[in-house]
Amino acid sequence: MESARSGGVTADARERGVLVSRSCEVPDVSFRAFLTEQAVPRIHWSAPDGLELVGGRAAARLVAAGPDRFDALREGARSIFADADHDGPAVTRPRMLGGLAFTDDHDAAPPWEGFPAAEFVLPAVQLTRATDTTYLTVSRFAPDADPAAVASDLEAARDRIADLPAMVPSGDPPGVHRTRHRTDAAQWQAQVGEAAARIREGSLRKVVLALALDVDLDAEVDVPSVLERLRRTYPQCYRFLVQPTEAAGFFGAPPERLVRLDGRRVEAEALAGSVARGATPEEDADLAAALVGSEKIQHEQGLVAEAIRDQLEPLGEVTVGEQTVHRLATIQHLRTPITADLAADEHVLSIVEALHPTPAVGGLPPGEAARTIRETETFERGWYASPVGWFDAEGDGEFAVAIRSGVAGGRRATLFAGNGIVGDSDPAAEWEEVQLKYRPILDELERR
Ligand SMILES: C=C(O[C@H]1C=CC=C(C(=O)O)[C@@H]1O)C(=O)O
Repeated sequence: MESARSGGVTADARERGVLVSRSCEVPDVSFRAFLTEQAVPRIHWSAPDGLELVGGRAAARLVAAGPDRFDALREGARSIFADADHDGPAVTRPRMLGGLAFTDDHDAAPPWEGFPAAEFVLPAVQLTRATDTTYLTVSRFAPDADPAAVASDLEAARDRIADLPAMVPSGDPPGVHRTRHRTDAAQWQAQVGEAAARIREGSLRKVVLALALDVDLDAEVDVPSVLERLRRTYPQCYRFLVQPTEAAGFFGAPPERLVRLDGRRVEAEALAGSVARGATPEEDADLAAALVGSEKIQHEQGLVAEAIRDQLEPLGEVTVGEQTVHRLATIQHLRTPITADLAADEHVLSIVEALHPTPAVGGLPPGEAARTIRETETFERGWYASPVGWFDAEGDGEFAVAIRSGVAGGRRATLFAGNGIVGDSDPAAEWEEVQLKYRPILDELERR
């Protein structure tokens, strides 16, 4: 088909829709106050490097399900970004934000109503904060998207946010009325025992078994405030919110990067193996030394690093960096950085597809681990432990692994936590360890 150009936009793109996006610098404003004013879908992404994005409403939305969900997303992204017209600093370039469910046959059963098997949104209105500067962006994707109209929408949006406060207090936690384990301690420990036995038999090498905790709250939860408090306690972590409907939002403070792609440079990591923080510096150091010195935990970590390296190796030159102890407020992990220089251009979604789920949240071999998880866990993982993040028109992007997370709305929340199980896992010790992974979110819901 001949693509006649009119105003920099091809005729066929005009029939489909064309993306027009305008950005300007604005005085700093409370991202929480902004987010609260937005209609759904609402989205929040913060990375430890300081990039922070919040957006409301969808100028464009990509939804996909089934085994071809990554193909559908890449194809949809191509058509949204074709002939995109953006005016503003590079950091405000159009990005699709969202993520995927853990499995492609995701069932949107409670508490996951409204969450598709994959969803990415290009916010109609967005704030971006990077290197202490705040920007406002307005985007429209429509066959008749008109740059002049978008520029005037940007002016109107700028006037509206001028009335918002620069800061709002992060508020009090809602308070926890009651918690209920979906799987009780005895039942989960039996599951761990069976998985460990299966591993010793040889068909399985590692599996991550998860738990869900239902929480009744004393008051309605304000998720953006929870995220704000998490920023203070877990500054080294990502923070995200994906809220497709008013009913509930999926949010968390994951310490784990799945992947960052910038041009042909891939940054990934193996994060696995956990121990508590100590009450004193000495105890803390002893616990870290026990983590590093544990053969079982090194094996668990090694499997994750090996799997990530094996997935990246066909794509380029891989470097496995030095292992460190990653210390967070309530837990410490083993962490190995893994980088790759790609031989050819790739879309970050293709790298996500290759890596997810890593054995830090799935297991090895992947098919056998998936079968074990399906046969063992009695709740829907939904988007827990799945890739959440963003990608742009170039196919660059960054994704975290959505752990230390929960889905919440009104006076209810469901939190998730999982542990890597290997052949010599002790079920009682695994139970104690997995409880630590609820702490980041639970602490911010509980009244002190
Ligand atoms: C699956 C989770 O953590 C993973 C990441 C770090 C350490 C892990 C572990 O020690 O088992 C898990 O692999 C979770 O937090 O729900």
